[in-house]
Amino acid sequence: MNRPTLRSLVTNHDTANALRPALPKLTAGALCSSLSGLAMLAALWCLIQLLDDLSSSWVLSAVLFWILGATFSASASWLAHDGEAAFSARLRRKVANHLVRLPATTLAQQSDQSLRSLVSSDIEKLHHMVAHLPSEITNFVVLPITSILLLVNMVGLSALWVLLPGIFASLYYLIIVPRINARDGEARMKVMGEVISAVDDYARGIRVNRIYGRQSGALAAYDDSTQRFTSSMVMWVGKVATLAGMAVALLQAVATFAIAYLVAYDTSTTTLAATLFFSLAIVTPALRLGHGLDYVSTGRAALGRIITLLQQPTLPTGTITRQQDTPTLALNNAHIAIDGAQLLNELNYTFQPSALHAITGPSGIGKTTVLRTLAGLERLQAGQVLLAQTDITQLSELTRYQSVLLIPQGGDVLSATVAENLHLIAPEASTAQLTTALLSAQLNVDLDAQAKTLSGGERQRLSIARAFLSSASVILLDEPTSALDAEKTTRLITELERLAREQEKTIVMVTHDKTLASNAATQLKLTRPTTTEDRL
Ligand SMILES: Nc1ncnc2c1ncn2[C@@H]1O[C@H](COP(=O)(O)OP(=O)(O)OP(=O)(O)O)[C@@H](O)[C@H]1O
Repeated sequence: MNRPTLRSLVTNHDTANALRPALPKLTAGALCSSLSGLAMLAALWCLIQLLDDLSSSWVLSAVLFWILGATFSASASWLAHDGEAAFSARLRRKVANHLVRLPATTLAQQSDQSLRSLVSSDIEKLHHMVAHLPSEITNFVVLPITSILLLVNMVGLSALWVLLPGIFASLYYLIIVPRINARDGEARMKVMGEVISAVDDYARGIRVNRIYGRQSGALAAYDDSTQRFTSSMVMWVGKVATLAGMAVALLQAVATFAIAYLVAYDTSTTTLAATLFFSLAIVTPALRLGHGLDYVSTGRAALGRIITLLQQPTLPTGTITRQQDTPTLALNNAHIAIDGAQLLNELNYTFQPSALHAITGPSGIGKTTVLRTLAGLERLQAGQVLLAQTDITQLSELTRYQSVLLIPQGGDVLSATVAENLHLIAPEASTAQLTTALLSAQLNVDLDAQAKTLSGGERQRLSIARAFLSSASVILLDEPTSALDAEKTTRLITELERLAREQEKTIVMVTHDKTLASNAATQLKLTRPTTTEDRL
């Protein structure tokens, strides 16, 4: 989507739902922030009165107003941050829930980095927009209006001249600085992205090989990116920060003082001091708001990514919770497409319980996609996946996960012990049951071993061991024997067949191994453009 406006935060259904419960606190926070600013103005007023009347009551009043201002400021900060934290938590849950419900192919299109950003840094980037911007906008309106009213009341309309330098400085902060920031900021973000990719590549390269030298490869890319990042920061400080500092420290204060003296030189010392200080008071809220606009621009980009994600359709789901113990699994006139491109048409096939079935076909034909479709993890263009004659999309999510176990290729394991990895699927399983499952999967390792230290083939078999612990009636395996030698392959297949027979499970595996496929109870051969059944 195009970069959203600030309004998208309240007009988009998902973000508005996350924001709504936080609105009372955020509003109270903005109110307290303005009250704090007003109390500080009152303290300033009391101090100015000291010039004419050196009485302790003015000092006491100033201190009281300061304390009041500080109390309001602390309350504003607490309310705004508490409201924002609740909003972030709700939105983070929404994003995480959405991500796990995306079709497998859609999810595969997100890089690890973008997944990480979507559930963490992108939501953090909304912090300023939600927690600080409401107070900054309120203060930008309330404090200058109060200051101007006080000035006009004391000196008359001629006092408005005093505001000119402040108005110029404010416009500089609100228009010119954000524009320079936006132009340079985009380049800085690009370089920052390059630094992150270079670090990721380098970290990955450490494991894969050690050929990276200082002159080439990921390390060189990292050096180059960090150098460009540093030089772009130095350039930015030179262009923006120095100019801004000069504008405030020198030009605006000096010019304001000169004009204040011109319009109020014949008034009392108190009025002259008030004219000077209150004219300066309008700049701080503009400075804060201007500085905040930088964060708003980053926040809007993050908001765009979050809204785009939340607009992607999730897997359909239903409410049926009961399932037969030994259901048949069937593809009924299934049409499968990826990104709108037709992959498989009119797929009809039935997998009976108590047997091991095979799916075969040339590389890229769609075997893995069919397996994910059978698990209910892909959206069908037309047709159905039927589990015990019930459309899988009518099942509740929990029932679907409890009924069908998909073991993908590659053996992805968690960074935990072997036992902890297995306990994820069977929390109550005894040590003996875990060991039996491992042996059935042809893996003989210590239950306390770290799963990440296992070889690729061992990790794959650790994943397969879950099949022997799962209570799911349908088990789908993607190339379970791809990393096994002939002997282990035969034994694993025997174990899977026994599991299917003894526990009346429907087991379906994708395989390239022709002998294995021909020994399976049935074989679904995927061909282009039509599909044929070859029942043995
Ligand atoms: N996330 C995705 N985005 C876009 N295209 C995809 C995605 N996943 C798979 N595809 C495409 O869909 C087609 C089928 O992929 P799939 O992995 O199902 O094939 P396969 O038969 O299992 O292949 P192999 O035997 O090589 O593992 C391929 O052309 C692949 O490029």
